[in-house]
Amino acid sequence: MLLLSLSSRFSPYIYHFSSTDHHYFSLLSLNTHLICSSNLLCSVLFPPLLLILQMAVSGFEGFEKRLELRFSTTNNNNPMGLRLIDFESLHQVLNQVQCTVVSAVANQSFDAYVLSESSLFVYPTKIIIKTCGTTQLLKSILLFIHLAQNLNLTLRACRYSRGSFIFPHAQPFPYTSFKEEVIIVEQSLPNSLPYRKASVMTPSNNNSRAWHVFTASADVEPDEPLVVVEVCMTELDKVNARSFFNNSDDSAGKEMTRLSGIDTINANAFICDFAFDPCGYSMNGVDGDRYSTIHVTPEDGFSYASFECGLSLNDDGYGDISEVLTRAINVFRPGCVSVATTYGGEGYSHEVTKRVERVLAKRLGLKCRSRVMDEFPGSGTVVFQSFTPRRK
Ligand SMILES: C[S@+](CC[C@H](N)C(=O)[O-])C[C@H]1O[C@@H](n2cnc3c(N)ncnc32)[C@H](O)[C@@H]1O
Repeated sequence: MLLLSLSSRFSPYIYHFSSTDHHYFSLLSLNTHLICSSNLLCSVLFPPLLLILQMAVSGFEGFEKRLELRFSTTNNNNPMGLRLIDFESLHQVLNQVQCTVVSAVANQSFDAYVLSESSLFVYPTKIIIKTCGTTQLLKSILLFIHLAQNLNLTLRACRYSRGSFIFPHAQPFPYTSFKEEVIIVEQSLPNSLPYRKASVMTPSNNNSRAWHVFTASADVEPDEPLVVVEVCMTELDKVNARSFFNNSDDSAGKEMTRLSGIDTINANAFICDFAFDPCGYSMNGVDGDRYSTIHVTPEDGFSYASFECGLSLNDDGYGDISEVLTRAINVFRPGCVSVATTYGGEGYSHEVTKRVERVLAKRLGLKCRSRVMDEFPGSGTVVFQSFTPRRK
């Protein structure tokens, strides 16, 4: 059954762009051989079988690897910047990473792609890509740098981060060791990014749930005033997780968005959602120049959900961090939550960190068990907080 449904769901399938006011979206071609990620040979020969085998041996690895590349340009005649990279080139990069595009949305500010394993955002001078499972994310660095060079864009900052995998032994090299990952990232970067730092931020209450960060920057001063919030949730409430099992038709993604309450996290966002078969869900939210993204692995035993968004420290109409976090976490009611907040620019605010802890305690009964902070030259401050319900 699973085999059949995967094959049908992932056969080439083209939707043409349909426009709304300033959004368009398309469901793009899904390639069966790209949905399985750990063994290229097998994935070419018989992909659905590989996915089934992989999931039988371990389980689906929800924890994402995340890469952010920021560029500078000298060409003022190209306001679209990286958005001019053609789809075929993106497809080739994703092929190396071992995932593919399942749907896409764009507005005036950026392009957002839902991938078979998580998401890709392309801004004029910034790329954010996160991929889960056993994908080979770091293979994209050199390829993106090369594509950017063709558009006269120069790399000026790189940030690679991830949580601790649920199934670390299922990962391929170099993802079995953060040290090896850092070596590969460093080998891919030009010498023009001299300010580098790698850090494993380990919670005092649980050393198996660390946050791994590597940054490299051309300048010592951080220059992006945005705050990026990354939430990783495990042990999802079983009733809430049921919303992410696919028992309907092509509108399953929309149904999951509505039934779970994801549509209320930011009511202004245009949501591009995708339901996997037989379960699983991904969405990208697009609101002006702000993105948000959610990915859900609902299977009991290794359930996982992530929420990420970019916010401003000042209330600029896109929402207050603690309010947004409360709504997102409440969708899943998890047994274990981590919040990694990256303050770009000079923005770190102890007050915001404390307020998040107060609000999550009051509204969701979550107690902060650990708070770790670290500074990264040219890339800002990262605060990593771990929460569990008070009753635990
Ligand atoms: C890709 S989605 C969301 C990924 C996200 N990073 C996460 O951790 O939840 C993962 C969920 O979809 C399910 N799934 C079903 N078919 C899949 C496929 N072809 N590729 C990847 N995941 C699939 C997985 O079992 C899992 O529950």
